[in-house]
Amino acid sequence: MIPKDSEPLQTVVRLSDVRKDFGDYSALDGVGLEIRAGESVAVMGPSGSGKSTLLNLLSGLDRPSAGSVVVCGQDLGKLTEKELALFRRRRIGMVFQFFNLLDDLPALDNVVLAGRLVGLKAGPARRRAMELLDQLGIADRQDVYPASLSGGERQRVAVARALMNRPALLLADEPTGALDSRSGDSVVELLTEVNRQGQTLVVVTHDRRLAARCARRVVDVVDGRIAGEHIAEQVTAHGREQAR
Ligand SMILES: Nc1ncnc2c1ncn2[C@@H]1O[C@H](COP(=O)(O)OP(=O)(O)OP(=O)(O)O)[C@@H](O)[C@H]1O
Repeated sequence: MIPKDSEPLQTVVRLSDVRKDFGDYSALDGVGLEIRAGESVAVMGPSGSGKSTLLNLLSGLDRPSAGSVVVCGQDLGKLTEKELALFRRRRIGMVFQFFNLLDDLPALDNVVLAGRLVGLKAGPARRRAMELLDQLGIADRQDVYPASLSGGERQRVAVARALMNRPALLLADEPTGALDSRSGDSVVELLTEVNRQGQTLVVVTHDRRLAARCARRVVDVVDGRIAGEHIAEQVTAHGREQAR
């Protein structure tokens, strides 16, 4: 549950003076960011500004060249590769533009696998996965292979997989980028609902409307720096409304 306004919110992410170099080029420089439990944050910015680099640091897929990335109190720079991989599986849920499901496993097993990889036994993993597919409205698609699912259904399976281990942080990289507008809308609703239930959410997107619909806070990344941030304007299917 999201703590009430009067309760202190736990910090889930703290980035301090982060730099990320690729050779001589700094993709990020001097980045500081704090995200608290239950927040919804959209990371926006022009192509090449450093959004994916930032997401890769948050997920522990990559390490900073300087500065610190602390997620759930854990300084990711201090973990070994093995520890980092385990941390990622346990604490981070990731949703990608192109779903990244395993084609030779049916929907349910794609979700179950995420639990098995952190040591859950087959029975509990299956029960948890079924519960999620049910909550996400695709229980009847459990035996279907990804190739026979619609784009929207695939993304729902991917969200179920990302939520399997009750992650502290759900990261989504252009989650509607490969979907038609109707499926995209249903995925946005899903992410909004998951966040409403207390899940901390960070979405990287080019799409201002998507940002406005599923995030309360918008962080603008320009030339490898955080250029500013603002409260999202609420946008509905009918247009632009006032700030939330
Ligand atoms: N592995 C890498 N090796 C070298 N340069 C890289 C690498 N990853 C990213 N870069 C560079 O760092 C900069 C930021 O890239 P990044 O992918 O983070 O941008 P982005 O904002 O996510 O862009 P887009 O919106 O197009 O996905 C770019 O100039 C990119 O070419």
